[in-house]
Amino acid sequence: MTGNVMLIGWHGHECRKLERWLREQGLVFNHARPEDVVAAERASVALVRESGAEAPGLPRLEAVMESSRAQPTILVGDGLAPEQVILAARLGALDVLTEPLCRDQLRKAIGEARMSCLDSTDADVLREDCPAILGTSSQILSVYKQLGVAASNDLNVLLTGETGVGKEVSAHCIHRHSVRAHRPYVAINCTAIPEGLLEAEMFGYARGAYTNAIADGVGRIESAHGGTLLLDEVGDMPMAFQAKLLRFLEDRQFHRLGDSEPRAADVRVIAATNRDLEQDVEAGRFRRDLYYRLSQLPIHIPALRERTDDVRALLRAFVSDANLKLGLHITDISEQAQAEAVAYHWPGNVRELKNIVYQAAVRTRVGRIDHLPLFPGTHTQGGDDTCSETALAALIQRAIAGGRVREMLEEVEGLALQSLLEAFAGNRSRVAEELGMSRNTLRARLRLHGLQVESQ
Ligand SMILES: Nc1ncnc2c1ncn2[C@@H]1O[C@H](COP(=O)(O)OP(=O)(O)OP(=O)(O)O)[C@@H](O)[C@H]1O
Repeated sequence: MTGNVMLIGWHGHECRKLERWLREQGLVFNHARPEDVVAAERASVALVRESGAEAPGLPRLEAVMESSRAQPTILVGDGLAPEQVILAARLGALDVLTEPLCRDQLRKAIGEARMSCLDSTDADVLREDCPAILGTSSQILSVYKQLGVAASNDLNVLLTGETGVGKEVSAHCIHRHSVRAHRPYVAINCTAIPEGLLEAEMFGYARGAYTNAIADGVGRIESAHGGTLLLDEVGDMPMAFQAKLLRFLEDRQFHRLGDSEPRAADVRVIAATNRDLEQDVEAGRFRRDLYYRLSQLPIHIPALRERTDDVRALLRAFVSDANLKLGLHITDISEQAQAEAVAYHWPGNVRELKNIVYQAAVRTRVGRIDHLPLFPGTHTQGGDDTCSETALAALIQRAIAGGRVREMLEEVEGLALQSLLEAFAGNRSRVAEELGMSRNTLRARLRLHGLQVESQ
C-alpha cells in the first residue's frame, strides 16, 4: 500500500507506534494541526483522533472537514458518544474506528478511504443534541453511522426492525442532524388512523369535503413543509392509500380532500416498519413501486437480543432516567438481575427494557434493584426456556409474598399472550379468536406487554 497519511491528534508514545506501523505498511505520514490542513502537503487520507470525554462535539474533525472537504478522512475515537459517531458520519468521515485500534481494520479503512472521495453536504453542522439514543455495541455503532449518512442527504429512508428497537428515535435523530432540523418534524402512525380518515389526515381537506369538515383543514404533509415526515408503521398502510402516497412521492404535489387546487410540499420522508416489506411485496400486500420509492436508503436496526453488549448500559441509563423523572433514589441493579437481563430474549426490545426498569425502579424506590420482572421462559442463553409449572408457581408465590399480585397477573397475561402468539405462528386473528377479544383489544394488550405485533 502506498500513500500519504496525515495524522491529526496523536501524541507521544501512541503516535510513535502508529508512525512505525504506517512506515511498515509503506505509507508516508505527516503531522498536522487541523488549521494547517490546507497548507500541508496533500495527503491521501487524514486520520483524525478525538476523545469522547474531551468535548461534546468533534472539534478536530470539524476543523479538518471545514478546511478540506474533499479529503478522505477517518475518525479514530476513544470513548465516543453515540451523537459523536452520528456527527462524524454527518460531517463526512468515511469511517469511524474505536480505540484500541485493530491494525487490520485500520489497514482496510485506509485502503478503502484512498479509493473513495467524499460526498458531503455544504450544510451547516448541527450542534443540537439528538433525542437520547443509547448504546455502544458494534451493531448500534454501525446504525449511528448510517443515521449520520442519512442526515447528510435528502433521500427517502426506510427504517426496519422489530417493535421497540428505536426506529422512531432514529427517525427523529436523522431529522435533528439534518439541514431540516429547524423545520417541523411530523410523525404519523399509519395504523392509528382509520382507513377512511387517512387521506384527510395526511393531505388535509377543504371545507365541506365531508360532514364534519366545517373549515379547511391542514394535513400532516403540509404541516411538515420544509421539514421531515415520519410514516410510522408504513407496512400497515391500506393498499388504496399506497397509490396516493406514491403519487405524492413522485412529484411532492397533492390535493386536499375535496379541493381541486394542486399544492406542493417540500418534505423529507422517513418510513418505518416492523414488517418484512419485501415479503409483503411478494405477497401482493404492499406496492412494489412504493417500496422502491421509500427504501432509497434502507437502515435496519438490530433487535436487542442481537446486541447484548448494549443491555447493561441501557439498564443504567434508564435507572438514571427513572431517578430523575420520578424522584427515586435507585443506586444500582444487582449483578444477578443484570446477568438475567443480558440473557433475556427481549421480544419488546428497548421499549420493554425501559418499561421493566421503570417498573422495578418504582417498586424499589430507594437502593438497589434486586429483581427485574422479566417474563420467564424467554431467555436466549442459559435459563429455563420453557414456561414450566414450577416457574409459574414460583412467580405466584413471589408475588403474594411481595404484595405484587396485580403486577404478577399482568406478567402472566404477557406470558400467556406470548405463548399463544408462538402457538399460532404470530397469527393475531387466531389469538384474538382464542381469547374471545377483538383484534384491537388484543393489539393494545400486545403493545402494553411490548410484544411484537405481526399483522395477519
Ligand atoms: N437506542 C435507544 N436509546 C434510548 N432509548 C431507546 C433506544 N431505542 C429505543 N428506545 C426507547 O424505546 C422506546 C421505543 O422506541 P421507538 O418508539 O423508537 O421504537 P420503534 O422501533 O419505533 O417501535 P414500534 O415499531 O413499536 O413503533 C422509546 O421509549 C425509546 O425512547
